[in-house]
Amino acid sequence: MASFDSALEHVLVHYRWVFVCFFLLPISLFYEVWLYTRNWIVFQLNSAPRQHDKKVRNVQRQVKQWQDSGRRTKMCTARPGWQTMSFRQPKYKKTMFNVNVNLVDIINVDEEKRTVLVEPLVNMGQLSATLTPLGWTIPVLPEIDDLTVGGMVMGTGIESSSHKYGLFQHICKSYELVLADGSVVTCSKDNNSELFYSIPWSYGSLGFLTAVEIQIIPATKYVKLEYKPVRSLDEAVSVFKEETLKTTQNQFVEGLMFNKEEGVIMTGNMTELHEANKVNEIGMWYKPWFFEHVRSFLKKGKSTEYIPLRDYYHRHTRSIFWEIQDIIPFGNNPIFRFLLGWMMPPKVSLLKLTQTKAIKKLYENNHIIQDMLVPISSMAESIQMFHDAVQVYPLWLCPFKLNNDPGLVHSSNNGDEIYVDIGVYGVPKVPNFHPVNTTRRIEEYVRKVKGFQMLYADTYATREEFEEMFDFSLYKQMRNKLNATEAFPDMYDKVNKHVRE
Ligand SMILES: Cc1cc2nc3c(=O)[nH]c(=O)nc-3n(C[C@H](O)[C@H](O)[C@H](O)COP(=O)(O)OP(=O)(O)OC[C@H]3O[C@@H](n4cnc5c(N)ncnc54)[C@H](O)[C@@H]3O)c2cc1C
Ligand SMILES: NC(=O)C1=CN([C@@H]2O[C@H](COP(=O)(O)OP(=O)(O)OC[C@H]3O[C@@H](n4cnc5c(N)ncnc54)[C@H](OP(=O)(O)O)[C@@H]3O)[C@@H](O)[C@H]2O)C=CC1
Ligand SMILES: CC(C)=CCC[C@@H](C)[C@H]1CC[C@H]2C3=C(CC[C@]12C)[C@@]1(C)CC[C@H](O)C[C@@H]1CC3
Repeated sequence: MASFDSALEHVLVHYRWVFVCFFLLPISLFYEVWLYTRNWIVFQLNSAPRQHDKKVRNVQRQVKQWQDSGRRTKMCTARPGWQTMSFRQPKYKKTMFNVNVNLVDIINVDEEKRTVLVEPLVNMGQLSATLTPLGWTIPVLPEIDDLTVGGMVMGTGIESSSHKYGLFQHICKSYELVLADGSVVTCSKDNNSELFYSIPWSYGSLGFLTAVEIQIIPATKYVKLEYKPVRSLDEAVSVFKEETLKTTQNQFVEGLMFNKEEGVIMTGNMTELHEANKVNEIGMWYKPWFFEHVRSFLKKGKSTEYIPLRDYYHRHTRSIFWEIQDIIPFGNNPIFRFLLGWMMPPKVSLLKLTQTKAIKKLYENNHIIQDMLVPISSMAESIQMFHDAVQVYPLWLCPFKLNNDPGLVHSSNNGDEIYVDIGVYGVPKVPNFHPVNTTRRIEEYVRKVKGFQMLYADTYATREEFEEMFDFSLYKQMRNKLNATEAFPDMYDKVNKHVRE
């Protein structure tokens, strides 16, 4: 029996692709088709607006139940940990009072006001599939289909249009929440503004989000994307900065570094028209993984393409950035793409649910998944620091604008400041990589340059170090005012390494 178990473990670890290709891919596809059909029917029937109030009352009823049961433990959402977009599972879900916030629908598109009202479990794939056929989109649409609006607001969301529009929180007009006392409130810049500004990055520690009103802008058919290869770190940083500052000329800016000296900076704009023979439907199942396609411009040189808008938005979905190459090493082979590519990608949630202990250990000890948000003035030094610490490539570079609104995360001066998200996802190539020590070194550097760590990833900061990184002044005030301290764990207690496994 023991030898059967170890043989099975060996297969699951060293040939994970067998399990993923023959089991997870068909289930993922089936799940996706079912969700798409269900959401399409609900939207066409327009039943979500009628159901919404009932669903909010159900959240209120559960909070009341928590109060009546003596408030023995704190509350969190009942969304299972394996469904969330982070490597870890939250341990607190096992012990806290779980509140079902099953709100999964787009409530209403208001073309006059230019807003869309959505429930928190609506995801990015669902939003782009619903809005683009109507001729609309949201200005910041984070690229992985399964990211939810709730996660984007309570955590954070970023995309290649963020240098123009800011983070996901900056395109939100209002939030509807159920608070610790069971009341429902709506907040915006002009109404309950202190609550409005405290919500982003608060990780569900102030109340349960039940609806979000988000700005919409007109969508076009294509994104005209220019690929500019760069041949040194200095050139990469100077081209990236220059293109980022052209906010009126560039709607999208993104960079991929393939080693410290070579990368491709991409700039894009929405357009209805296209030049002959320059359309590339990168989202089709037989197309190469996007990051490999981008790499090819290092050889081909500067170039322009017209990419269908939705294909552009979800360009990193099919290859889960570049994480899929560790799981299906031959996934970019043309034969695989033609035969099975239409089932890709496996759902991140299912990969997480089915990973064995050994795979988890492998990722813990030989893998890094982190996003650090640093002022653009520190970009070159930060890339060098990541290079020395982990040497993981491709490296994701995404600029964003941060204003000085009150709340947990804002610029360090009085106005707007440009930052860059440096994303590292992969197997470190340095011999002395140590998951805790290396990450702590990186965290220390980020604090020093007044940057921020994205908190879906492992954070090893102590409470004091954490409080140095984020501005807790308004947040703490609101936690006391709303009696959230006894109802919800604070933000640190939802994200630190001890509460995640
Ligand atoms: C077929 C294959 C699949 C891979 N899948 C992944 C993956 O899913 N995620 C990822 O981050 N990296 C994956 N890798 C890359 C792997 O992590 C690196 O090869 C390893 O981290 C290199 O470390 P090392 O040189 O110290 O190797 P080793 O000393 O060989 O390994 C270090 C430790 O990791 C374990 N280990 C090595 N390869 C794997 C593996 N594939 N799965 C589980 N444990 C392993 C070893 O048993 C050992 O305990 C894969 C590699 C191969 C060849
Ligand atoms: N491009 C990008 O911007 C990317 C961002 N990410 C990160 O992924 C995470 C989002 O993942 P996702 O799976 O969507 O979300 P999660 O389920 O991980 O939720 C993130 C946090 O938000 C809280 N939350 C979510 N919905 C509600 C709600 N309705 N009411 C109260 N609290 C809520 C959760 O609380 P609880 O623990 O109680 O459930 C949790 O603490 C974010 O942290 C984001 O920064 C990851 C990849 C890409
Ligand atoms: C663009 C930004 C800001 C972040 C992108 C982060 C993602 C690349 C990671 C978020 C969650 C990660 C997980 C995995 C890969 C990388 C992410 C998608 C796995 C699928 C890797 C394989 C493991 O077995 C499960 C992981 C779950 C989380």
